[in-house]
Amino acid sequence: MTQFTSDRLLLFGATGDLSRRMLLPSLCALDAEGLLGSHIEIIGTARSDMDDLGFRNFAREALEQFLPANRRGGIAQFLNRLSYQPLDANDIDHFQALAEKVGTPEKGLSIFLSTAPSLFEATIHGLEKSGLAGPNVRIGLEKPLGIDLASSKVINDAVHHAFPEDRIYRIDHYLGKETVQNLLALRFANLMFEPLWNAAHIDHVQITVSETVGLESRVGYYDDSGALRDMVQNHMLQLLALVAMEPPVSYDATNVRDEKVKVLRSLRKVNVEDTVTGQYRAGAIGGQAVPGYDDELGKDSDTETFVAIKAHIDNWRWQGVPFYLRTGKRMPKRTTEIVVQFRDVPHSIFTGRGAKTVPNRLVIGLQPEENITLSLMAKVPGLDRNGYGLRSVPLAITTPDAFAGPQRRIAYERLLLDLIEGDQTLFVRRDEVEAQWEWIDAIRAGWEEQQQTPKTYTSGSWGPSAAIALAERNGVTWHE
Ligand SMILES: NC(=O)C1=CN([C@@H]2O[C@H](COP(=O)(O)OP(=O)(O)OC[C@H]3O[C@@H](n4cnc5c(N)ncnc54)[C@H](OP(=O)(O)O)[C@@H]3O)[C@@H](O)[C@H]2O)C=CC1
Ligand SMILES: O=C1O[C@H](COP(=O)(O)O)[C@@H](O)[C@H](O)[C@H]1O
Repeated sequence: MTQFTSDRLLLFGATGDLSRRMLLPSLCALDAEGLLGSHIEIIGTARSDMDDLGFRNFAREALEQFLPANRRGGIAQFLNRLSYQPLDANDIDHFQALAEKVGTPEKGLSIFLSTAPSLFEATIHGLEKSGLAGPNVRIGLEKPLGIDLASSKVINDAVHHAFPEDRIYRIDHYLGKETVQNLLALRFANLMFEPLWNAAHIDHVQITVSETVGLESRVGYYDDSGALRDMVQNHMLQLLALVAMEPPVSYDATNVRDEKVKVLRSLRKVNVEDTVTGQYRAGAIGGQAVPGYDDELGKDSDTETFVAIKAHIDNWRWQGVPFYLRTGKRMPKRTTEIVVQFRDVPHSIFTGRGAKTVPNRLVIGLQPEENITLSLMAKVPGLDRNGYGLRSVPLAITTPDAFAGPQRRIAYERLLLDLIEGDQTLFVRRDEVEAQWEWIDAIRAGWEEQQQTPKTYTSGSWGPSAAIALAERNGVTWHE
C-alpha cells in the first residue's frame, strides 16, 4: 500500500456516461461529507472543448440529475474544486498543458482512466512523458481490461511500463458494493458458517445477475463483448471468488487477493455442454413492450446477451460442488444474488410422522435490495391432530432496521475514496485478471470449436429453456 492521500484527482473521460452517472456524483457525495480532504482539486479531461466554467456547468447538470435530492447539499463547494483541460489522448503534445493544469500536488495525485481501454497505452505514454507518472501518483483503470488474455496482457504491460502494481487500481465496481463486502463479514466474522462452508455441507451455489435493461447506449461496445466478457469475466468471477476463497490471514490487499486468485486458478475448464447462451427477442418487461436485441442493434448478431454456466472449483473445499452462474439482459427483474444451497439433513427423524425436511438455503441479495436470508426448518405450531408439520421459514439476517442510518452509497464512492487514500483491497490484481481471462478464453474457444450460437429468448423471461434444463439435469432449480 502506497502511503499518501492524494490531494489532486485527474479524471480522464470526464465528459463520458460513467463520469456523469457515477463518478462525479460519488465524488460530490464524498466531498459533502468532508471525506476528500479540504484541499482536494479535481481536474477533468476529455476531447470536448470546454473551459473550467463549462465543465462546472456540465458537472452541475449531472449532479442534479444523478444525485438523490437529499445528497445535493455539497454541490456548490464541490463545483469549486473542479477544473478542466481539453486533451486528445492520442496527441502526445496535449499532455504538457495537462501537466501544467494539474500542477504540483502537495501530497499526491490519483488518476482515473474512465475511457475506452484502447486509449490506455497512449494515455500512459503521455503521462510518462509529461511527468505525470511519478512516485506520488497512482492510477485507477476502468473495465474492460481487454477482450481476452492476450489483449489484457498488452494493457497491463503498457500500464506497468509507468506504474508498479502497488500503484495500479483495477476497478471492478461490484467490489465497491456494500453487500459484497458484507459477504466477507458474514463468512469470517461469524463462527457458525465457516465449519459448514464446504463440499460436505453445501450442495451447490447459484450466482445470478439479471438485468431488465437491454443494450442502452452502449451498442458498439456490447456487441463486441457479450455477456460472458461483460459480466462473467469480472463481476461474477469476483463474487464466486469471494464465496469460495479460504479465510485470508487478514483483511488486507495482499492476503485477500492471494486467496481470491487461488480460487480463480482452481476453476475447472468448462465443457460446452455445461454452458447455455441466449439472445433476447422482443417481449415485455413489467408490462412494457421492449424490442429484440437484433432490432436494437439494427442487424443480426451472434453476440450472447445471456449466459448460464455450471462451473467447478477443483480444490479440497469445493470438490463436487457445482457453482451455477447466470446473467442476462432483458430478464423479468433486476436481481443480483448469491444462493448457497446446503445439503439435506443426513437422516430425518420426522419421516415416520409424514413430515419432510427442506435443506437450508442462504440467499445473499445484493440488488435491488441488500439483504441476507437464511431459510430454516421450523415446526408448524399446533397440536398436530392432522399430521406433523414442518416448514421452511426465512430468517432475515440483515434487516434494514439493523443498520438504519447509514446512507446507501454508490459503489464508486467507496472505490474512489480507496484510490485517493491508497487502499488496494477492493481492487483487482493483475494475476486475478489474467486467471479470469484464461478461464473465459477457454469457454469462448469451446463455443467457437463447436460453433455454438445463442438460442433466442423472449424479453421478460429467464432466458432460454436450455438454461433451466442445465440446472434441472442436476436436480437443481434456479432461485427466482
Ligand atoms: N457507462 C457505464 O455504465 C460503464 C462504463 N464502463 C467503462 O468505462 C469506460 C468509459 O465508459 P463511458 O463513460 O460509458 O464511455 P463514453 O463513451 O460515454 O465516454 C468516453 C469518454 O472518453 C472521452 N474520450 C473519447 N476519446 C478520447 C480521446 N481520444 N482522448 C481523450 N478522451 C477521449 C470522451 O469524451 P470526448 O468525446 O469529449 O473526448 C468521454 O469523456 C469504458 O471503458 C466503459 O466500457 C464500465 C462499466 C460501466
Ligand atoms: O459492468 C457492467 O455492469 C452493469 C451492471 O452493473 P450494476 O451495478 O447495475 O449491476 C451492466 O449493465 C453493464 O453491461 C456492465 O458493463
